[in-house]
Amino acid sequence: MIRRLYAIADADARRRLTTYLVLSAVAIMLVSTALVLLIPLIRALFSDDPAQALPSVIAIAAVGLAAMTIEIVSGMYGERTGAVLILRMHEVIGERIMRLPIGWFDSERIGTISALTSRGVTFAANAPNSFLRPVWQATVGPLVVATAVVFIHPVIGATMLLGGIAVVLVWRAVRAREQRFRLRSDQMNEEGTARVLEFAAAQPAVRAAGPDSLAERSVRAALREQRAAAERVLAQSNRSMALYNVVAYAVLLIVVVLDVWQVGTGELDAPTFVALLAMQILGTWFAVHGLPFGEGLDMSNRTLDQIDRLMTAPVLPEPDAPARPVDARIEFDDVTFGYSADSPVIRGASFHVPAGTMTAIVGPSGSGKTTIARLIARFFDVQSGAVKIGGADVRALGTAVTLAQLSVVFQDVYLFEDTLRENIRLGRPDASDTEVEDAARRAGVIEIAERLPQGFDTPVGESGGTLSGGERQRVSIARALLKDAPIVLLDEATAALDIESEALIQQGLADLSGHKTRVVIAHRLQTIRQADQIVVLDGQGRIEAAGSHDELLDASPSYAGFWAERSGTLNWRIDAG
Ligand SMILES: Nc1ncnc2c1ncn2[C@@H]1O[C@H](COP(=O)(O)OP(=O)(O)OP(=O)(O)O)[C@@H](O)[C@H]1O
Repeated sequence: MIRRLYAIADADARRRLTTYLVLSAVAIMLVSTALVLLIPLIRALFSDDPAQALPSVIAIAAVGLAAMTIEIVSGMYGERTGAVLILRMHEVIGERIMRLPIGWFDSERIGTISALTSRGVTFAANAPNSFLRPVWQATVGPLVVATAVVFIHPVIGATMLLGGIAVVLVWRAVRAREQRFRLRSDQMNEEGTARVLEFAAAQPAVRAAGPDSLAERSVRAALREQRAAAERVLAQSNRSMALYNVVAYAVLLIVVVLDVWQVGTGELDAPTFVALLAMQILGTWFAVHGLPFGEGLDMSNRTLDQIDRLMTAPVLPEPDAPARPVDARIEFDDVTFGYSADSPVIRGASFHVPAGTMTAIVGPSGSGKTTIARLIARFFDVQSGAVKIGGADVRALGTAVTLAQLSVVFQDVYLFEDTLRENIRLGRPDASDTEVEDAARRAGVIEIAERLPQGFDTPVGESGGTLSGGERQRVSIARALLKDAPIVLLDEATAALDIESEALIQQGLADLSGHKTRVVIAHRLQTIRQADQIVVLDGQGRIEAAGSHDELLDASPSYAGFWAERSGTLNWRIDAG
């Protein structure tokens, strides 16, 4: 574990960790030495001249005082080292999260990161002070004592050493068994956390679904599993403790019987017997009370495993010298992609979006429209073929250059815990207040600001939840207008918007259009009709047809059917209204 902490730590944390470990080792050696000094002390006390015990008393007091002082200092140092390590781990995790492909983050993994950063990191960073130290004390103390006894009475000393080894072996075996139960329990915890996060985020839908909805049932099932796994761990832990204590005290009993026998045969004098007994009882006490802290070490190791998995999760390769796009055209060149390698969602797709034109992507639900937008934004890399922007493969452009070409207006707009102004400024962090407000005006956000108590300076954070769905999308359009990137990726809202939002969003989008290249996951007939090109997905991952509205009406029976169905529904709605 220490090696793994060193690997994560920076130079400062490494130095602190080394100092802490050295101080702890010295304190433990001193405590063990004080134990060994009991032998001359007790022998002197039982001698004809008990005053001879004075040097031993002074030595024990001096060693004990030194041990206590170093323990206090190392304890304080350990806490500070833990705090430095927590910061460092958060830094390392944060840096990695920034590099992971956006597609990596699903609710399970977010649950893991949440558990890792809230509890796991604190646990692992404090492990040297909280767990490693008692375990060292429990192993080093009895070992030093047994080694000292070898010089006084080799048979008893060797028995103590062998007994100690037996205790450690049993301890390792029960830990390994417990570990399996704990791993399962951790999985259940992560699953439970993910379900609860999902449940909290989906509250509007959950409430609309009424009591005992699928979401509620799935959270309840996950929490039930979590509790059952925790109970299994607890039961196993109790069994392990019992077994381990029985073995430790059995070893003590064997050693004491041996002591008594040796006294009987005259091999051991009474003072040495008393001294050995005291040391053996104290040594057993250290082992019985210290070794169970090994469970904390296991838990910390599991956190470090999770950090390892995060650190080794594949990141998208980034080019050393990113290519530059020559314009804002987009090409899909025989692209195949699936979220898992064996089930492609897009199969051999090829199409071309000339710079400055609009392409609408249409197709049945689940046909891969959003996936196409994600591939353009390089949330994932394709399995074969190439996605190109401005003539260059997005893998050669790298994520940063690719994203710099894009303004993305998707349906789930995230608002950060900050003011309306700063939430718009996210589009271009160096934009002036005037530029932010100009973009806000063009996207119809001024009307929102006027309604809010502190205007643009009103906090509209995620938990504030002060904005409606349509208003959030307007903020997203304002961000895109401010960014002014040459390509716009837009997922048109399917949810019904109020008339004001709808009109303002249309106006904002029209403003966004200008001479930009636009790829729209289109749901509105008006948008589809206006597109220079419509790419029709067939529901099997293939592009069924591509062309203008009029061309497709003639050439693609499924597009003609789709259009007839949609416009029929629209007419029906209008007639019904
Ligand atoms: N993150 C993901 N992990 C695994 N599978 C996914 C993921 N996102 C989408 N899929 C699957 O990929 C397929 C295409 O999904 P996609 O969201 O691209 O379709 P869509 O056409 O945009 O659907 P809709 O119109 O319903 O939004 C679906 O089968 C979906 O279940």
